[in-house]
Amino acid sequence: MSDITSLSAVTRPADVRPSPGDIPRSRGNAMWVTDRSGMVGWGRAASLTFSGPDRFTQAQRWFDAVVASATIEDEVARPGTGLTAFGTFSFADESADSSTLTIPATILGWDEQGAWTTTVRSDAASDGETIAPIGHLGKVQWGPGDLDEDRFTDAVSETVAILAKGDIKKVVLARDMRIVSEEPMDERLLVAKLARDFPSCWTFCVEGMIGATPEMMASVRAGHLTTRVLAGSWPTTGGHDAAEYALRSSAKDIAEHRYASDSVLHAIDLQASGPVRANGPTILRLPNVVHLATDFEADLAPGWTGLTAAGAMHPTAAVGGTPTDKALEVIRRIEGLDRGRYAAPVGWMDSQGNADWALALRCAQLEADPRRARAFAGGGVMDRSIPQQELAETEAKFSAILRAFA
Ligand SMILES: C=C(O[C@H]1C=CC=C(C(=O)O)[C@@H]1O)C(=O)O
Repeated sequence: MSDITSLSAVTRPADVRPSPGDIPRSRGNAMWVTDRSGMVGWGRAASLTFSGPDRFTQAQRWFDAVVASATIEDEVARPGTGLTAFGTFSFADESADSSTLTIPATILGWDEQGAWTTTVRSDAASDGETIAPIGHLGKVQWGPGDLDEDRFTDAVSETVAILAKGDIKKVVLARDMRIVSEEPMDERLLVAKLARDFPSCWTFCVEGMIGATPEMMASVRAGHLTTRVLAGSWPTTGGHDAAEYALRSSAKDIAEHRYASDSVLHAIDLQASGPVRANGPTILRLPNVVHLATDFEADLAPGWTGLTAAGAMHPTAAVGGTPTDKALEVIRRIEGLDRGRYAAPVGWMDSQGNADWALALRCAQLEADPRRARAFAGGGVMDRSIPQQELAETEAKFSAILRAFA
């Protein structure tokens, strides 16, 4: 645990909704934007990293301890006000990337009812800090990462052969791309572009992990959990209607979706205090792909939080496979990437018990070198998958994040 004494958080109503130009820094921000609400934070009042299989419960315990010793004065009392932490977690228990929770020193937030400012502890640099102008990226280039296109299609073929034996039903394989810009990457610019282009998604930036995801693991408001699970995709290169028709009539995608939604339902059944309601599969249309989507909702049983619920679901069969352990072993052996914080929970939680923990998809991790980032995209492989089709699906998924860098 870090050397936190007591924090003092003050939330007051604000007159205007913030814009990216109100954020002083180009890096190290915590941002969360939807079409209806958002928060942008900077500075670190407190922060801690976690690792290993119990990283989610470690993080929850730390946040609970911070809240218990804090003085919170909240004149707004809506989701995201009071003491709020942003987090990003690693996909794998053994990842070299840490999982982190950060309580920003300053948060500007807004929702449909108005705006607010939370100040936890103003670190020296944010007092009267000059706002750095929003920087453009200059020329941007991207190319294959550790698993290039040929190796990805080989990995799909190899996995299809394993799936044909019947013990393993589904494995989600991913590949990575390296992005290099001429000028330093500015989080404010990337977030503004993603939020504009993907208004129906959750746009995030936490510890340089930036993206706009359509998948929600655990959104909690007053103890009520909502989840959106996606699996089964079709690129919209031939138009949305054609993609929707292809997806609705694809037995492979319908079965692939079923494994993912079953894995989430199984987890929520253990977390719910009453009935779990399901709605789906329906079609979710995004600019670059259409997905099969199922929404679940339930009241959380005592003891569960958004973060522990998301942690217990992770990795769902939307990013791992079925059965989970065997699929993860295939991912480790055949894909072989350290996925870092891709395909794992990213989001925020507040001291009132509200939280949004989305699945970090359609995203890139900004690196310590400010001109470099690494993006990931993957797809569910089934026994009847066609390698070139899986590749095309990852291309369509990559386009979401690559467009933000263009
Ligand atoms: C693993 C990813 O997508 C998941 C979420 C939606 C649809 C998926 C699919 O159709 O394969 C994946 O399960 C990704 O975007 O990198």
